[in-house]
Amino acid sequence: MATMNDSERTLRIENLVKEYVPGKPVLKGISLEISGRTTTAIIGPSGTGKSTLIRCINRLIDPTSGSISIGDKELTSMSGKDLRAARRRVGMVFQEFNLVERLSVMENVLCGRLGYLPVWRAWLRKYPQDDIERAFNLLDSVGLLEFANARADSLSGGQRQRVGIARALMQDPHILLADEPTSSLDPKTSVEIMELLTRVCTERKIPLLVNIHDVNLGKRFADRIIGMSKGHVVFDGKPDELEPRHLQEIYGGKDWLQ
Ligand SMILES: Nc1ncnc2c1ncn2[C@@H]1O[C@H](COP(=O)(O)OP(=O)(O)OP(=O)(O)O)[C@@H](O)[C@H]1O
Repeated sequence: MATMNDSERTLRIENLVKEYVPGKPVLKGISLEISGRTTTAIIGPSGTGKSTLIRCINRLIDPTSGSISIGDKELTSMSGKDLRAARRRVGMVFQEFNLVERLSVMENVLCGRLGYLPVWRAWLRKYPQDDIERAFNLLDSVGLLEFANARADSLSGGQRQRVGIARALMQDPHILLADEPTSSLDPKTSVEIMELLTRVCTERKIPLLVNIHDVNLGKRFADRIIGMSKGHVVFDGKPDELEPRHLQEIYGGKDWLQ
């Protein structure tokens, strides 16, 4: 039986359509459900709508039609205060890290709490002591405690992404989305970041949904692979079920597979 936490942390997408240009859908009726301690990797060629899907889930962009819910909260119909409250529970890790470069590592992590503070506290960046203690704990768990006071712009790419992950966890998210979190990193650091992401999400029972171009990295770290092509889901299964014929369907052609 699903626990309360599991059901609160279930993402349900039904018949999601996104058109940037009327009549030309980028997402053509996507339906999926993600829950539990799972890492789901979305793969697919450039321009197939992977980022659009992630951005619809956290409402950085508005879907054209369809439904997205997390737990019993239906996000697509929300606006204003309700939407802000729901978005706090959707953590996001970005390809280019999206840190405030001139702020310290600690201040960047604390930014994850901004959505929870009254306006005056957010304005003054006056964080409760509990938040500061949590930020230190998170910095410890991503291996950056000794960098708490360093400026974000003095860090390497891998270190910056660790800050991005700690900041997302500061939100106490019900689900974590990562849009190409390793694309700006070298192969070794990419593996370390995927290890970290899957570890922290598994420990905290947060479902992780990650867009990734590197199919092998996706297969290595995900429990489930979703293959998208031309705005549709064309594969949904376990990594070891993903065969060359599926990759051919997802990416087209076959010469590149040799
Ligand atoms: N803001 C926008 N306005 C208009 N068209 C857009 C916008 N954002 C994306 N698109 C178009 O939507 C399609 C899907 O883009 P999207 O970025 O979601 O693909 P993707 O699969 O994430 O690609 P990549 O792997 O290269 O990041 C593309 O044709 C893109 O040009």
